[in-house]
Amino acid sequence: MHLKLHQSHIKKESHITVSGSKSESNRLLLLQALYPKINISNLSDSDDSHVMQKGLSGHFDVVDIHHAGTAMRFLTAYFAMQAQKEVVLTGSERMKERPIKILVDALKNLGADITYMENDGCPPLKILGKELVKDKVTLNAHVSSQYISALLLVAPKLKNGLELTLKGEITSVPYIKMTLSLLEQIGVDTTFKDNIITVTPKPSLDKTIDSIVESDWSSASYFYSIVAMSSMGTKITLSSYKENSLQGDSELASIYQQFGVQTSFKKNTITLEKISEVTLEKDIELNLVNCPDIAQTITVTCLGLGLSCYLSGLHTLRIKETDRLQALKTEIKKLGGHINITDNSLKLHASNKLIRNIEINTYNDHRMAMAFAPLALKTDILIKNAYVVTKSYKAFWDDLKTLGFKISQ
Ligand SMILES: O=C(O)C1=C[C@@H](OP(=O)(O)O)[C@@H](O)[C@H](O)C1
Ligand SMILES: C=C(OP(=O)(O)O)C(=O)O
Repeated sequence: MHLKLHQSHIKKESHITVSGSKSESNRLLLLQALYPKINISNLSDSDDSHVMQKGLSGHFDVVDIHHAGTAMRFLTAYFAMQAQKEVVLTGSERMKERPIKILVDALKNLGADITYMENDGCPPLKILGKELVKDKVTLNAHVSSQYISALLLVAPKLKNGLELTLKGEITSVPYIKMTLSLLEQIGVDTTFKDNIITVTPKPSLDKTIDSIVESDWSSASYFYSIVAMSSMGTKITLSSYKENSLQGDSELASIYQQFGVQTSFKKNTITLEKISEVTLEKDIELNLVNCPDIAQTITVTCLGLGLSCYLSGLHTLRIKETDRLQALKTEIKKLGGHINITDNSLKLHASNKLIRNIEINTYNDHRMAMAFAPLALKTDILIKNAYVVTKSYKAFWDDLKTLGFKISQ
């Protein structure tokens, strides 16, 4: 369904409760399947977490994880070590193009039995679960951190634990650290020094562990963009967040200062407030290798504010839900923006006029829909297949209506 967003002003003050982080949720769901004494609260209600739960339920021989990258990668490692269980792991047409060879090779080196059912290097996979007894493996760390997290999550259940050696520049490091922190929280010993990660075995938990998922910072990014494009004094309070987050996207709090947005942490909330107009002497320059999921949000914020930006560290965007660099370029050009892309960066040139009533294609990518929505503060815009947002943020359009956005079909 397409949604028409009519140019809107939002309320001066609003409060939104955002669902749990899908990254934390999908890690904890896998850990809970391995260690049933884990209780999880504030679990993400995203499609990606639902397919993860369904996959882990053990009720299906063919598991379809649709568009969920984390579910695909994490479940590959999980099923590879479930002795005597055979599972076919598949996904959407796009998932069948998203590479998984680095992870499959690493698991095979540990002794796993995995075969490609269509194209080499991509899902669907046929996985015949086995006990994995080897404990050392080397893999390329530049393509996706999800391969590394997948191995780390199952590592404490391997007989001898695991030692991972990472080759090349490590991408999306905060996601690896999040995985290690969650392992530490349940009492697993880990080390991460230079390019070597170790995980010691932990056959079971002695006591029940209650884990509370922090709300999703990537989802919060759209509110940062909205406040940045709103009038002075506009405030949005979001719950439940904390200052010492495991999520790399919490970098938003410092990044958006340059767009005049101040973040205050109070109890379990953050309040975003527009406190100054943006007066920049030079272009915004950011390396987003640690937080790739907020690249689209930041680019559209700059477009809406008529600012130039140069964003680097974006090589992983090419293999996400869509080729996000290409998608950004196509849609921004339709709006009248000037943008150049390379394989790992983008340059947006400042322009002051947005073309009205443009139809934004979303390419089955939730973040294309959500990143462009804040432009409704500047112009009328139509978001095609708007319900792609449910991949990570079910209530997105309702929450925008709560803020005061005028939305119709
Ligand atoms: O581990 C995770 O939860 C994620 C890791 C990142 O992927 P890459 O490591 O492939 O960049 C990120 O883009 C994705 O949304 C979630
Ligand atoms: C890239 C993303 O997800 P995944 O890789 O898990 O599909 C995302 O949510 O932006």
